Amino acid sequence: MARPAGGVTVRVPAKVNVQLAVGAPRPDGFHDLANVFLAVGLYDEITVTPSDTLRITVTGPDAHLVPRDGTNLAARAAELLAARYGVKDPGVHIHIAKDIPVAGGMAGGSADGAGALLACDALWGTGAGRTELLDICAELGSDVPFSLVGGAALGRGRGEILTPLDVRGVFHWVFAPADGGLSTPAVYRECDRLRAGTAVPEPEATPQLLAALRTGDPVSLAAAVSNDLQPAAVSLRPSLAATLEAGTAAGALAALVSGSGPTCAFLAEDAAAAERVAAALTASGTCRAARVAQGPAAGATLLPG
Ligand SMILES: C[C@](O)(CO)[C@H](O)COP(=O)(O)OP(=O)(O)OC[C@H]1O[C@@H](n2ccc(N)nc2=O)[C@H](O)[C@@H]1O
Ligand SMILES: Nc1ncnc2c1ncn2[C@@H]1O[C@H](COP(=O)(O)OP(=O)(O)OP(=O)(O)O)[C@@H](O)[C@H]1O
Repeated sequence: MARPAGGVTVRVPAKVNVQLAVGAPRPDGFHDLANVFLAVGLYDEITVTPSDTLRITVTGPDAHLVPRDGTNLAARAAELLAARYGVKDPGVHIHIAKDIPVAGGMAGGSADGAGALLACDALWGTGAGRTELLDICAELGSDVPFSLVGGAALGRGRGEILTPLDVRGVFHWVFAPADGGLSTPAVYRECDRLRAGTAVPEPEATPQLLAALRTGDPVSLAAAVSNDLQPAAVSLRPSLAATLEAGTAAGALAALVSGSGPTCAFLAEDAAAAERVAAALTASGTCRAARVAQGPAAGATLLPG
């Protein structure tokens, strides 16, 4: 389906967590993190056009999995912005062209929240500054501020307090979505269950990982990636072990679960190696698909016209 005419369109990237260090559960139910985000070139496009009421349409392979009611993060973003700036006619048609796997650990819903926020700000001329937009993003969810800024960043707190990171060059990734998603709260709960009775250290980003991003060396980055949620995701979805193994056997430098999963992420030496790993993963039958993408990618971006 073509983009609805006469609207404002924003393109927003997916993310992979190259390090996800998870602290002990906090009294509010969240976990303190050292969350090293890298935006990657798989995108949702959000188009907003004026409408009498709030209306959501979705296209793309996973469209049937996306809620069309007020629980959609894009709808919540529009409502929060309208309430905060007293927008008189906040009716809006939000169209989501979805390419990011749903409930896949790649922040697809967060991308749509950040995209709708930026698009509605432009449509309504609310003139919200960067700080106000980031504040609304943090209210929408822990991953949403990063979807707005993109690039690479260290997320502290529950992931919403961002420090941009330097990255040299591009890293070549392969992403293997699974059939069916995983619930983020369920994966955090499983992580707590698996670690019950053990001392959980304060989460810290490792200097080796930050140095690998700065130098742009995929071999160094591969040696440093880690995800504390991976054992929990594999515990809830044991078939992920075979996907990770298939990517490693195909020559990936690193294989890890993306965030809360179940999408698996594979770091490759270069573009040609990424294509080979993707082909081998597809042939292995251990995942629904395999797609190459590069990171870092720009954050939420208004598209011309
Ligand atoms: C797994 C990650 O994707 C890694 O980037 C994020 O930590 C999840 O971020 P998100 O989907 O934006 O999560 P939110 O919508 O803020 O929270 C959903 C649920 O995930 C759990 N949650 C999330 C973030 C965090 N730092 N600790 C948590 O325990 C909580 O149970 C929370 O109720
Ligand atoms: N715009 C949206 N797109 C997809 N899912 C949405 C959206 N808004 C709300 N949701 C709900 O959020 C759930 C999680 O979807 P999402 O694609 O954001 O997961 P995720 O990529 O695993 O997130 P994260 O990596 O931030 O933990 C979905 O199952 C759906 O019910």
